[in-house]
Amino acid sequence: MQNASPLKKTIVQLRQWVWRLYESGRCLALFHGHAVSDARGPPGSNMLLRLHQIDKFYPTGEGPLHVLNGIDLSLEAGKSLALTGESGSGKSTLLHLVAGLDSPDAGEIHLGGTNIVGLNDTALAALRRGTIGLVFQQFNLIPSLDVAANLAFQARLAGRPDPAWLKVLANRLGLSQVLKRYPEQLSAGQQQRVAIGRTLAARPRLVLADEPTGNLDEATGDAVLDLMLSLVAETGAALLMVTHSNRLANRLNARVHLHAGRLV
Ligand SMILES: Nc1ncnc2c1ncn2[C@@H]1O[C@H](COP(=O)(O)OP(=O)(O)OP(=O)(O)O)[C@@H](O)[C@H]1O
Repeated sequence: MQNASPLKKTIVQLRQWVWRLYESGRCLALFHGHAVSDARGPPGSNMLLRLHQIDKFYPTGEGPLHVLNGIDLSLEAGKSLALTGESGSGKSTLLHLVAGLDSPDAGEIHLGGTNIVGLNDTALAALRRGTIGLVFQQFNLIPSLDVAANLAFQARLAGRPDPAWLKVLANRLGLSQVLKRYPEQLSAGQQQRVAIGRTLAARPRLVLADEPTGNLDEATGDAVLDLMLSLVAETGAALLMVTHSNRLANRLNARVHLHAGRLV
């Protein structure tokens, strides 16, 4: 694309963005609407997320693969939990189940007071509106929008635009000086901070992060994680974070390890 015209470049970028949207499919449904109060647990309880006896199989050429086997897990509002495990142990699968992007073969996933397993897509989307925020290793910023618009994107979709909160986030994330820049004009660390800010702007009750600093060097990754942890704590949200790094996992309130389909 080096010699391509600016228009052609924009078209290619737009195509890439549409393709990413298509790939992430139902992900976007998570970013719409309100449902924050729906995510609180039963009265008197601070429990936000509870998994009970989750089983997940994938069909493969060699027969069913039992990826998750009787998983029990719980997470309170305001707490952070690291999920570690060797490659292929099922970390992303577990995260996708919690996000409602896939369903388990057995077990219950309670988000607040509601078991989300078995809900139809409409009910899932209604429950999750604004409740879950996703942060992935790929930043998935919208190339044609500047930083300010990228930051505002999810909060707008969630129906909760809040310019004052956006300003706080931009300051805290060190992005105030680059609000008019486009994603391609940012460093990887800056892009990841925009992705985190965009998610937190919608004030999700539960943040699901899959290797959120995996693309960053150690120092930048540490700084970004620090920020994410303090912002998540300040908003009273819960964080479930997949990581390969023991060092990063130890920074969270608690950690669990997936091995051979079970949590150890
Ligand atoms: N759609 C699928 N069909 C069949 N097998 C799958 C499917 N998705 C994942 N798997 C298999 O399930 C297992 C768990 O995959 P998953 O992506 O959850 O692992 P992970 O712990 O996140 O791995 P990594 O750390 O490498 O990202 C792997 O053996 C993978 O090959």
